[in-house]
Amino acid sequence: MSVTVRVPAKVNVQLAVGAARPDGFHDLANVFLAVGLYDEVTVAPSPGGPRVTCEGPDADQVPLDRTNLAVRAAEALAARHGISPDVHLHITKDIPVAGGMAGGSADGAGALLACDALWGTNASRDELLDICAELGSDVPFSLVGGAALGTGRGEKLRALETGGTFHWVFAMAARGLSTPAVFREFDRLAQGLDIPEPIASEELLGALAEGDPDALAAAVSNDLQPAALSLFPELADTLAAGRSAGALAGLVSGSGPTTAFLARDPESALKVAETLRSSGTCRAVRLATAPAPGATVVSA
Ligand SMILES: C[C@@](CO)(OP(=O)(O)O)[C@H](O)COP(=O)(O)OP(=O)(O)OC[C@H]1O[C@@H](n2ccc(N)nc2=O)[C@H](O)[C@@H]1O
Ligand SMILES: Nc1ncnc2c1ncn2[C@@H]1O[C@H](COP(=O)(O)OP(=O)(O)O)[C@@H](O)[C@H]1O
Repeated sequence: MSVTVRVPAKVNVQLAVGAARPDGFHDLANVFLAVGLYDEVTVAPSPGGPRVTCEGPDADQVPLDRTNLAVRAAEALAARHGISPDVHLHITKDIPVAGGMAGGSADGAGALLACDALWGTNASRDELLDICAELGSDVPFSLVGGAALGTGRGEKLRALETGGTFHWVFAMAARGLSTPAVFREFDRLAQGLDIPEPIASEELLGALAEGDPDALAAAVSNDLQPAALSLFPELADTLAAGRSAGALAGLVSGSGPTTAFLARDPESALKVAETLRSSGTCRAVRLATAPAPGATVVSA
């Protein structure tokens, strides 16, 4: 018996960051959009588990010990239900590692849903969301997918309406960026400045609801982008290459270093992808549409 769950990556179409809190986190207005690049997590009984394996182009960068978010998810669910996490978790990874697209969070949410089905623990949606929030700020969104506004440290979600399909191109960078390091750089750059309370943009929420790519492009923003560019200045060349090919907008995804380009239609997305591929400014290029559904059981 095994269960497989498919989980999407995300792009942050708005990431407004407040001042550092006493607990080290930052309050956010984080507008998440799930995009059609997926990891899969397959779970099967395995005495003496948990045990994790991973396949995919970036598999060698994924930790296979108890720090893996899929392992932590299995352990958290088992502990709540007083059972042993005797499970083998296999990750088929297509989401770039340390890329600002919430790949680890996707695996955490996927493992949780898969183990719940395997073990018959029948956790409620609220219990699953609570465990997700314990695992990381981005993990609840990986479970729900679609589009959502995350407040607090990003874990308190409100579902957002979306109209139509958005066409995205993603440029994967040659190396990763650490999320805590990018937030630290944000704090360093913000020293002495007055940081406003993070608030979601009404124009942006309206553009999402209308499915209007031009209006969305005019409204996207990422307060972590200056910090990501400060730590990884070459990303400016990737952004320039995608914009020169007609992307409506180009921005760093979350803490980066993946860069995300919004295109008006599929033809324009292909042109942006082609230009990025030949620009020599990135490791790989992928096309994806949004919104994508959240974590979903695909076989059991
Ligand atoms: C920046 C974002 C935007 O969606 O995503 P990524 O770019 O990493 O994918 C998220 O806020 C990342 O969420 P996630 O990767 O789950 O982070 P967590 O494990 O909760 O926290 C890792 C570290 O990031 C910093 N952190 C995270 C969230 C937050 N609201 N404020 C923070 O300062 C803290 O230093 C924390 O110790
Ligand atoms: N299942 C997982 N997949 C990828 N990275 C993981 C996983 N579990 C833990 N990690 C750790 O989380 C870090 C951040 O990875 P990831 O979630 O891919 O990026 P980001 O936080 O930028 O979206 C990795 O460098 C790795 O050390």
